Amino acid sequence: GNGSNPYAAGAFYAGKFYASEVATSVQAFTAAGDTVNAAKAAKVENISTAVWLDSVAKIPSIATTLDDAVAVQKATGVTQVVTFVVYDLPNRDCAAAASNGEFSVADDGLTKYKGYVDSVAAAFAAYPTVRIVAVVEPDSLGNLVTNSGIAKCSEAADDYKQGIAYAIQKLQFNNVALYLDAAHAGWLGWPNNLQPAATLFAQVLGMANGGTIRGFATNVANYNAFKATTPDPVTQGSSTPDEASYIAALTPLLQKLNVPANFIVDTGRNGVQNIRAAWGDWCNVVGAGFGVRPTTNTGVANVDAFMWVKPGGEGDGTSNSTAPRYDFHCGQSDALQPAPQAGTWFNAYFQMLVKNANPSL
Ligand SMILES: O=[N+]([O-])c1ccc(O[C@@H]2O[C@H](CO)[C@@H](O[C@@H]3O[C@H](CO)[C@@H](O[C@@H]4O[C@H](CO)[C@@H](O)[C@H](O)[C@H]4O)[C@H](O)[C@H]3O)[C@H](O)[C@H]2O)cc1
Ligand SMILES: [Mg+2]
Repeated sequence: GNGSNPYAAGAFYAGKFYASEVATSVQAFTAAGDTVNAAKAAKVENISTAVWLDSVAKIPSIATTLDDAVAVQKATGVTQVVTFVVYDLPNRDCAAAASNGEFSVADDGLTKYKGYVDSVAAAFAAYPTVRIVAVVEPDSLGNLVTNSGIAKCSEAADDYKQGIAYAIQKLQFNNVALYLDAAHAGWLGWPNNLQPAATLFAQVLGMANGGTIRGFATNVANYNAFKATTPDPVTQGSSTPDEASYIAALTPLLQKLNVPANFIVDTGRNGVQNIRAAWGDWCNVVGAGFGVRPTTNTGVANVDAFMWVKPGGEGDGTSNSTAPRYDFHCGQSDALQPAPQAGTWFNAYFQMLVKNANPSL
């Protein structure tokens, strides 16, 4: 349900995701004589990250993950909170190329997306004892606010809204909490974007036939500080230089529209600031570090949790300019190269995040 902080109901499920990749990374550190970072890397296995349902083929991972969560609940007596990301809209990632998905508007994508949502709902329904969180469609509504000038986004506007409303409507279970993606401070925090964003969120919620959400997820797959001690230079001129100020600015606009204004913030890659040439740089940014560990101790009443939503070892996009889905942002000087396809294991990046973790691992 969406009535309380789901992360306060139990423990952040860790899941030992990428156990073999992390083990390989630990071995690589050890082989290089770097026992300090080998020990740090090993700790990441026990830190909660979200499971990205970025294709129909990933649907079976819901049962695999929740079966393990049930086992952990039985072994520890502690309710596990498992975070998934619903991420398969037609014309996905419409303003970029790196994370384009399997469905397209032109090829009956909305119908196919609804089938994907039905499968997710059926999988969730089989696990009433586990606390489930679903982050809904990163970047999508952000793109409708700022990128209607891009054909793939304007063409997808209706399908994004209908698809998200359908997902909200179908994922209504007592043990499921939904956080709609609200991009981040550098994207929707600008004065020109803030009210249109709040209005769009309210419009989509109004299309969900009574379905409710717990609130919004911000900074997913991005690098912004929650509270910057000194504003990052790239935020120059913004009244929302960090996620806390973005959330503080967005909250009253949502409340005025009777939209739930609770938040989670992705701290999976925001441990280091002043690493970007421009705020709009999003791909495999060099110098990033794992941020604050998942916790409900956020210090802000309407921020439910900090959570590692984007798994640190998963890349943002290929740097191979001749490969499918190549996006020029991933070939920039502040993007780590060579990089694999979005969503696949990026070991060099993972090792960098380990070394730069703040607080340190
Ligand atoms: O001085 N001013 O007053 C003023 C006013 C307005 C200004 O314009 C704003 O400038 C912002 C940049 O500062 C832009 O924000 C960027 O928008 C991109 C999409 O277009 C996002 O890219 C996505 O990032 C995701 C991960 O976060 C990826 O998963 C995804 O694949 C990828 O596509 C960047 O994060 C995000 O930082 C705004 O649109 C733009 O409106 C600027 C100045
Ligand atoms: Mg992406």
